[in-house]
Amino acid sequence: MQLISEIGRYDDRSFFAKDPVWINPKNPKDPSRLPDGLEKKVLVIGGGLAGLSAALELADRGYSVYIKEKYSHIGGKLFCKPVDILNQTFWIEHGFHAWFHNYYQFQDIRKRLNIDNNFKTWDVVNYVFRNYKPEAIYSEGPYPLNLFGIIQRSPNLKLTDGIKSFLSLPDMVFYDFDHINQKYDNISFIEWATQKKVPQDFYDIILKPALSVTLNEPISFSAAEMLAFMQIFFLTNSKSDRREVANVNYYEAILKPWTDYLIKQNVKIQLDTEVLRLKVDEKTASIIGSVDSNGDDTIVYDWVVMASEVGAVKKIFANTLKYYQNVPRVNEILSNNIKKYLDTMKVAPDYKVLRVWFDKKLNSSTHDILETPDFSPVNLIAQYHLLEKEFIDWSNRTGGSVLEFHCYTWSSFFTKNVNDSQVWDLISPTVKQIYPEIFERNFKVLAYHVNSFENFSSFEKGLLKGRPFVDSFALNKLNGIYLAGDWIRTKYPSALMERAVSTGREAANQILLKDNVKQVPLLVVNNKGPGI
Ligand SMILES: Cc1cc2nc3c(=O)[nH]c(=O)nc-3n(C[C@H](O)[C@H](O)[C@H](O)COP(=O)(O)OP(=O)(O)OC[C@H]3O[C@@H](n4cnc5c(N)ncnc54)[C@H](O)[C@@H]3O)c2cc1C
Repeated sequence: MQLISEIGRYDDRSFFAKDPVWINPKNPKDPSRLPDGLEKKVLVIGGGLAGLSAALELADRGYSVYIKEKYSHIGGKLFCKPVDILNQTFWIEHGFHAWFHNYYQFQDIRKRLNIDNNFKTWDVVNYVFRNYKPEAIYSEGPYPLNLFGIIQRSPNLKLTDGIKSFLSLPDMVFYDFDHINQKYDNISFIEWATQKKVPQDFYDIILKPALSVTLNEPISFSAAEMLAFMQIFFLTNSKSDRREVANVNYYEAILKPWTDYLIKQNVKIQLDTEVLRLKVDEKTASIIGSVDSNGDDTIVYDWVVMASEVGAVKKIFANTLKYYQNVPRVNEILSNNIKKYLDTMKVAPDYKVLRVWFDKKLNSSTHDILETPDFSPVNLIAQYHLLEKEFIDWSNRTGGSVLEFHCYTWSSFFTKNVNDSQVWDLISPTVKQIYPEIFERNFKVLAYHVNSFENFSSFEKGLLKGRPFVDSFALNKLNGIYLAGDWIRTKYPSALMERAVSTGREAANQILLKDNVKQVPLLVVNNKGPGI
C-alpha cells in the first residue's frame, strides 16, 4: 500500500513558504491491519468523498465496510451520472470542480488509485468584472514574490498599492489558525475587510472573487473560515493557487476507479438506500446500525461513520431522537449532548448548475473557465467542449458547444421553484453582459440539463464554535459513531473536497486507534501563515 510520504516533499525552497505538516499516527507500533480472523463491521452513511475516504482506509486495513448511499449514484456533490441528451448518453457532473495544490489527502488517494493522468493543470484563472479590466491570474516564482507578481501583472492594481494592501493584512500574512478562529468567527469576511480598511480595488479583484464561489451568501460568510480558505487556496507556498481539472468526466476520472477499488476490497455499496434513523444499543448508548428506506437492517455494526451532508444528518438524528424519546438514557444523550451541535448547523442557500448544448461555439479567444464575481446569479462559466473528452468529441462532430453556468444562492435572485425550462431565460440577460456573442450570433439552445440542490454546508459567521469535530459525538457519550464531511471542524486549515477527504480519514483513524490498528498519517496545511 502506498502512503502519502512521497507527496510530503516540498519543492518551494523560499525562506518564507510554510511547509505542510504531518499528523502522525498516535499508535505507530500497532499492526497495520486487523488481525486475521477478526471481523469488524463498519457502516458508512453517505457515499460522498468523506464516506468514500473513510471506506478506503478501513477496507485497506481489513474492515468489512458497508456504504449506504441515498441516491442511485455515488459521489455526493462530486457525482456524475449518465443522462440521455440529443440521442447520446452524456456523463454529467453535479458541477465543475477544481483541485488545489494543497489538497494533500486527495493527492494521496489519486496516487493510490493511479488516476493522476485523469487531471490536467488549469494554469491561468480568468476573471471578468463590471468595473475593472479582465484579470488573468497565475502564480510564478518563489513565495511570496509570486503574489507580488500577480499584483504587478494586474491591469487594475498598482504594485505599490497592492504590496501595501497585502502587507497591511497581518491576519493573512501572519496567519494563526487558532487565533483567527477565536477572533473572527463572529464577524463576516466583508465586515473584516471593512474593519481592516482593505482598499476597494484590492478587495474587489483579489478577495471578493474567492468569496463569490463559496456557494454561501457572501454577506454573512465567516471571516475565520474565509481566512483559512485564503491560506489553503492562495497563501503558504508559491503553488497553493495552482489548480487542476479533470480531463474526462468525474465518473471515469475518479468515482469508477475509486468504487472499483473498494469493491475489490469487498466493500458493499448499497445505492438507493436512504438511512432514516439510527439504531442505538440502550445499555451501552452505542450506535449499532440503522433503519433505511429498504427496511430494518439487521446487521449489528461495530462502528458507524456518519458522512452525509449536514441537512441529512439533522434529519437522521431528529428521527432517531423521536424514536427513542421514551428511552431515558438515549433520550438524554441525544437531547442534551448531541442536539446542541446539530441545532446550530445550517445548510447554505439553494443553487443551480445549468449545462447548455448550443449549435455554435464562442470565438476561440474566450476562456475555458471564466469566473464572474460581479455577475450574480452567474458565478462561473465552464466550456465543457474544451475540458472533457466526450464533450470535445461531440463538439468536433457537430460544431456546437457545451457551456455550464453556476448560479449560487439562487433564491436571492429568483423564485426558488422555477421550472428547469425557465432557467436559461432567467439568466440570459446576465449571460448577455458576459458573452454578448451568444446573442449577437443567435446561438440556438439544442438541449439543457439543470441540477438544483440545497445541500451545501453553511459557513455563515458564528457557526464555528458549535461545529462538531470528527469525534464530538463519541466524546459526548454517544458511542460507536464518528463524523465526516466538509462541514466538520478540523484542527488545521482545510476546506471543501479536501476537508471531506481529510475528515473521512480522521474518522477512520478514530476507529483504528480504538481497535489497536496503526492510524493513517495525514499531511495538512500549516496552522501558521507565511510569516513575512
Ligand atoms: C457546484 C459545486 C462546485 C464545487 N466546486 C468545488 C471546487 O472547485 N473545489 C472543492 O474543493 N470543492 C468544491 N465543491 C464542494 C465539494 O463538492 C464538497 O465539499 C464535497 O464534495 C463534500 O463531500 P462530502 O462527502 O462531505 O459531502 P457530500 O458530497 O454531500 O456527500 C454526502 C452523501 O451523503 C448522501 N446522503 C444524504 N443523506 C443520506 C441518507 N439519509 N442516507 C444515505 N446517504 C445519504 C448524499 O446523497 C451524498 O452522497 C463544489 C460543490 C458544488 C456543489
